[in-house]
Amino acid sequence: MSAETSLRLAHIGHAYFGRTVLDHIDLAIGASEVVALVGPSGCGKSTLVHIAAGIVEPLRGTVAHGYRRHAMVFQEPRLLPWASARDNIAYPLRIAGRGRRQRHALAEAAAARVSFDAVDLDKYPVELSGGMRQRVAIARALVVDPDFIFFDEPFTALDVALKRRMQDLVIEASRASRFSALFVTHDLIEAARIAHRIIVLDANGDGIAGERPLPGEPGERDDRVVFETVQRFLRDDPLFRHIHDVDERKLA
Ligand SMILES: Nc1ncnc2c1ncn2[C@@H]1O[C@H](COP(=O)(O)OP(=O)(O)OP(=O)(O)O)[C@@H](O)[C@H]1O
Repeated sequence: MSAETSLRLAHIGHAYFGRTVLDHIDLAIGASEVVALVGPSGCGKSTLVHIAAGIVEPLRGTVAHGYRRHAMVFQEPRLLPWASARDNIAYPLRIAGRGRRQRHALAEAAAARVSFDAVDLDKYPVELSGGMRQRVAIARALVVDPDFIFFDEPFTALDVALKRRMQDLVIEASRASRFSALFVTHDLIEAARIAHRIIVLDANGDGIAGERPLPGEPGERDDRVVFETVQRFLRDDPLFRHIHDVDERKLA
């Protein structure tokens, strides 16, 4: 794998209880590239992220990565309820055996990067709002200095204004740290703000239906460009025709 490739999925296929949910997936993500993954509900986006991150063993195909260290951010922040925000952020460092003083210093620096107020670091998850909890989750991802981050619909549960602020945090962090990312979202505006490229999964699990590059760099596109790009996708581009089709029977 070339030094420029951060993640490569080749011929990935997967099934649950004999039912195929993904097949023929080939995808390469470059160094410092942010790829948004979209597709109708239930088409296998989370499964693909879990396979790419090594959490689920695929039935077919191979996963190769050139990154050193990855982190994950999920839709639910998945914080330890008995630990303070500081200890939640520092948790991966504790697992890695880092000393207390260093853990705390790095956790405080990571909290500052996501504008999490230092006065709230001693609070427990139950005392934090949904947005603050998700900031803690992002800080916990950043604290290990990852060069790849998997995001699985991290902002779906947040209101519109908060979502936008969180997207800005991710854009800023990715520009500063130059990590690569695979970012699952239902929201094309979010994809068009955050990513370099949008990948659309086939609605019936048969590979990648297509992909589209996005103009310029994330963080440099103004709202008009983002809005017009998404409008064009939805109005004129057959690739995006099915992404909001949901057949709940298939999800059971
Ligand atoms: N652990 C599991 N066991 C059995 N079936 C599963 C499991 N995880 C997912 N599925 C099924 O596999 C299909 C794909 O699920 P997955 O969560 O990967 O899709 P998704 O595109 O991320 O969905 P959504 O957009 O609704 O989050 C769905 O039909 C789901 O019910």
